[in-house]
Amino acid sequence: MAAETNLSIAGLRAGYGNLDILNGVDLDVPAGQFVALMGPNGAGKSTLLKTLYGMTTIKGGSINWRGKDIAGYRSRAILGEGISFVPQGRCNFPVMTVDENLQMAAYTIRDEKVKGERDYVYDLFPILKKRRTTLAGNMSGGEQQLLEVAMAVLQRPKVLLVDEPSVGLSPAAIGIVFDELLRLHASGQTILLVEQNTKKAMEVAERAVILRLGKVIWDGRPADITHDELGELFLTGKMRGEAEAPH
Ligand SMILES: Nc1ncnc2c1ncn2[C@@H]1O[C@H](COP(=O)(O)OP(=O)(O)OP(=O)(O)O)[C@@H](O)[C@H]1O
Repeated sequence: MAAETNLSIAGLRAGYGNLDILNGVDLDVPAGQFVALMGPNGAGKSTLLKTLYGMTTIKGGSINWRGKDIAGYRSRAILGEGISFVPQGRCNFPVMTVDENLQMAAYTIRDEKVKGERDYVYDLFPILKKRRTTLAGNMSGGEQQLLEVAMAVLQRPKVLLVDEPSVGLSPAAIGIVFDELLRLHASGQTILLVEQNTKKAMEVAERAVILRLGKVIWDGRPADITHDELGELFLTGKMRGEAEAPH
């Protein structure tokens, strides 16, 4: 594990308008780590990613990012700080080619550098290189998900936030997407992944953080928790034999 902690979330409370969803999230993410955020439906996993990306109402706490508190920054500024977000669901331009989608994703990059950045992304995702002239909307779900990750990676983020990349994909496509995420992580990319497919998430991530009712209730190595214990935590918020919820 890298020693440097560059993302430090403390007492984070956030939600949508008057609705509170995150109820005091504490989480430190060292550079280079691959973290899976898991938990039951409605626990606030996606809300945490959206909050890190400036899309919710922050009610309290802090998001310390490389020495400054970015809580309350707008998404565009957060992107500029080196945090990219791959939202859930299809988010490409379906009637544009892969090449054109990457061009669109490079809107923050100076023209003369765009080609180099596209080549960098094609080196990371050879599957997309083969498809560069294909319309995004004509690719398989898995290929489109890779394109969306690639569009975020094009910004060379220091942290990549990925929300539910497996939704709607076949098992084969899920395998491809997660293999690519693993390769990205091997290249040094810090990743925060929200994933309902707990089996897959536990396979790829080096750390599992479990949320329930807007709080972190378990944080550790995937190898240190069984699937049965995970299910019990999701349902009750406590481990077997525990008298009270740990939060
Ligand atoms: N834009 C929104 N406006 C109001 N409430 C919202 C909004 N988005 C999400 N919510 C609510 O916030 C709560 C947490 O949702 P969130 O998507 O963060 O949960 P999650 O842990 O990611 O769950 P899931 O695995 O089902 O996606 C839910 O009750 C949801 O209905």
